[in-house]
Amino acid sequence: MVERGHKPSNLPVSPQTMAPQARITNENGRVNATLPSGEFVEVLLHGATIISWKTANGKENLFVSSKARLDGSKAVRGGIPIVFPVFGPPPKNHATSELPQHGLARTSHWEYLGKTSSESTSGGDSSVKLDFGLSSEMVGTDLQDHWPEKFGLTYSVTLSPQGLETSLQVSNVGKSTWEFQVLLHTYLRVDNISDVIIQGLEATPFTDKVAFAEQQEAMKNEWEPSGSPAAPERTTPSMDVISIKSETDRVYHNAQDGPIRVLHKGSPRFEIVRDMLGDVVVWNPWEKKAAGMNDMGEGEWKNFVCVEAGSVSSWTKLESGETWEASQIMKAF
Ligand SMILES: O=P(O)(O)OC[C@H]1O[C@H](O)[C@H](O)[C@@H](O)[C@@H]1O
Repeated sequence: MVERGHKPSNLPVSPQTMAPQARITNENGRVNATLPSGEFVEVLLHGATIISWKTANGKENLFVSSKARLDGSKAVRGGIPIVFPVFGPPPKNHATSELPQHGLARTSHWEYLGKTSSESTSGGDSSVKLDFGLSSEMVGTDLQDHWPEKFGLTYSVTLSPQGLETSLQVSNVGKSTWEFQVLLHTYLRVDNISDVIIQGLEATPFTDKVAFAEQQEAMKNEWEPSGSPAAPERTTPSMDVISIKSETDRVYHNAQDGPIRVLHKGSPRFEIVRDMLGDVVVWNPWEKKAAGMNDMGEGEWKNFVCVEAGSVSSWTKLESGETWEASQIMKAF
C-alpha cells in the first residue's frame, strides 16, 4: 500500500453528528423539544409544568384546561404540575403549615438548565433530556418566610419515542434536617372519563377523600370529644379495577410495584411505571365540583383523569447534604 504523506485527516463526521437532532426552542418562558421521529414536549418555566406531550402521530396525551392560566399568575390547571414540599392542604402544626395547597414548586419560576441529546444514526430512537432547576433562593420571599428550608430541585424531562420520563431530585443544601412530600400531578387526556378503567391498584388500600369530606360535613355540628379532627380511614381494597363514575379523590398507599394501566374503551391508552413514588392519587372532580372551578372549561372534566404518582403517605426526611431521587416513565398508546 502506498503511503500518502499528505493524506488529509478524516473529517470529524461521526454517525452522531450526521444524525438528525432534536429541535429545541426556549422562548417566552417555554422550552419545547421535537424529536426527529415527531414526538413533542413543552415545558412552562412557571412551575416547570409540562403542558404538552405528543406522540409521533401528533396525538396530545396531556390535558390542559382551555381556561388554565399559563401566565404565571396561578398553578396550571392541567399538564404535570409538581407538588412539593407538601401534598394537599398543609397539616396544622407542621413546618409546611403556612404554605399554600400543594406547596411552592408549581407556582415558582424555574430555570432551564439545558439539554442532553442522544442521537441514533437513523434518528428513529433519538431522545432528549431537558433539565430544570429550582432552589430556595428562587422562590418568592413570602414563601421563603413560610418555609425557610434550603433546598435544590432538579427536574429532568426525557422525551423518547418510547415515552416520557420525568425525574425529580430533591437536595437538602441547608444545615438542618427537614421533611417533604412530593407528587407529579399528571392530568392524562382521555376522550371520555366514563370509558376509562385503571388497572394495577386493585390490591392497594386507599383513603377516600370524597367520603371523608362528606363525613366531616355531616359531623360538623356534632360534639367532638377530643376537639381534634379525625384522620381519614384507609379503605380495604376491593380487588376491582377502577372505573370512575362520580367525583373521585383517592390516595392509594404504597401501591404495588407493577405498571399502572389506563384503558379507554378497553384499549390501552397509558402505562405508568414508578420509581420511589409509592403512592398514587386518582382524581377527577366530576361535573358539580368542576363547575365551581374558575380555571376549568365547561364540560372539560370529562376529558381527563389525574393519575398522580407521589410520596405522600408519610414524610421523607432529608438530612443536610442528602439528595433523594424519584421518577416515573409514561407510555401512551
Ligand atoms: O385544585 P388543586 O389545588 O390543583 O388540587 C386539585 C386536586 O389535587 C389532588 O388530586 C388532590 O387529591 C385533590 O384533593 C385536589 O382537589
